[in-house]
Amino acid sequence: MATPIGSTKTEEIVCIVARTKPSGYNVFSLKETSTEEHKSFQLSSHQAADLSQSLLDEFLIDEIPEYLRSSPARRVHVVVSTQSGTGLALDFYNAVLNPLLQSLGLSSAEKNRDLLGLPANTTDGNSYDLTITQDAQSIRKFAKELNQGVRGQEPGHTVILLSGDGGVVEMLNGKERGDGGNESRELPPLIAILPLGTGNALFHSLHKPIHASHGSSQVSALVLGLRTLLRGHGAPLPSFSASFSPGSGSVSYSNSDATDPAPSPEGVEEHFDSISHLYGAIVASYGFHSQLVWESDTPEYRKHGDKRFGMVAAELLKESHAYNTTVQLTYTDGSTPQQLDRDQHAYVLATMVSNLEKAFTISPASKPLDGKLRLVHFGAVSGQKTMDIMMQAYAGGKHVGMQWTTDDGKEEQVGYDEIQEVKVTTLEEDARWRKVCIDGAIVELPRGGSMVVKTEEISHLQILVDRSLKPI
Ligand SMILES: Nc1ncnc2c1ncn2[C@@H]1O[C@H](COP(=O)(O)OP(=O)(O)OP(=O)(O)O)[C@@H](O)[C@H]1O
Repeated sequence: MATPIGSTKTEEIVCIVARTKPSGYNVFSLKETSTEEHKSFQLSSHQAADLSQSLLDEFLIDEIPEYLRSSPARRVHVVVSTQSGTGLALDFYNAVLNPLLQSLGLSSAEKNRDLLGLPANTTDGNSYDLTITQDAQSIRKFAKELNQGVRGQEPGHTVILLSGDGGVVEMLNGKERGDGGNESRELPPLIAILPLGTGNALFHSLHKPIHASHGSSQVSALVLGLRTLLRGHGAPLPSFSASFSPGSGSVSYSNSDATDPAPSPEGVEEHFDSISHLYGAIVASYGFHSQLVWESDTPEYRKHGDKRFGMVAAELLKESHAYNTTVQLTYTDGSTPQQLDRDQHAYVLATMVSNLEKAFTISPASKPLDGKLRLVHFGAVSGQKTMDIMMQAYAGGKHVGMQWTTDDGKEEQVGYDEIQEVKVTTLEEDARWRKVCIDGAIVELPRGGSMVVKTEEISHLQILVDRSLKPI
């Protein structure tokens, strides 16, 4: 819908700022243009003498919110994850976020330092620290540094994260368990997500009710992210812990030639680092989902953005591997753990969010911030059946409760349970089929090894959400 401000559409408006001389308003909007090859961003500012009360109610920012102002009690950071999604985070920072913040009087401390001779860790209320990732460790290192303040005297931190879900999980795991870290903080770091990853599950799930309230008008995820950044409020981010049996290791890849942007498979090195636990806020899975995340996360597939999942899924569905595993659930009433009545599984996925992608509703009952862990599971089925179930998840979460009769006459269904804890024990011989996924990170379990996932009582991060969302 066009507004009284030139050709600016309401769905493109990011914010409105009042002006005094001459009196009126500046309306900031974002236009995104995509071609097969390229996506570009254009931030515009239009002046308007007068605007309707409804536009002002929705978009006016009277003052820079407290969480974006640096002070002795708070430091503001921007983290640009250059490899997230299809690698657009730095373009977005340069074309949109940096000029927008600058128009609001906020600029990077690096720039202030250059211009004004200020130290990088200035507490000037108008500046933020800028981190541009250089490698796969950059965000973890950044998160660790945030946690190194003097106990009881740390300032609060606001982190504007230009990344996908991986950036959030790296922030969540930026401290060692029991090292004091966030647990000693009255308020853990506040994260504002600008969704520049592939799935952006956490962002889409937190913004689902906001999308729904816009009806048919198409507000892009990045416009929504900027609106939340400027007019949101902080809430505790519910999370879970995943503990792995001894012998488990996180699996990651690096490019042996850092200057080669598209290395051949021979140019990619696999790393296996022992791991005992991870925190997550989105998903812990074993079976088809973890396999898909793992096998699609190569530099070659990454070039295809979210299409990479479909490409790898087609291959995996042809194999339709049946995972030899036992799954034990503890329900929220605390009753004794129960083992699922099958020893071969296709899909075991515990989640705290509704959507793994904007259009993929894995857990329709999950509400933003509800803190509930839900398990979606089904036994070994054909590739075609797995495909049918996944398509129903793309149809708004209709896979839940799907039932069918197997060739040997057994009644089967997609299980969906609210749980307190789940223990998955793999009985697979081949390491290929022993990969679990925690919010996109891959962990290989040893033969006979297990993963235990349970909800966390304390919150490790705060998350910026739309004003209309309240912690449940
Ligand atoms: N310069 C870099 N070199 C290597 N790795 C990087 C670099 N910059 C960021 N990374 C890593 O790339 C990963 C990107 O993951 P992220 O989740 O943000 O994107 P995604 O996987 O495309 O999206 P999603 O998880 O939402 O599907 C992160 O683990 C991050 O630490």
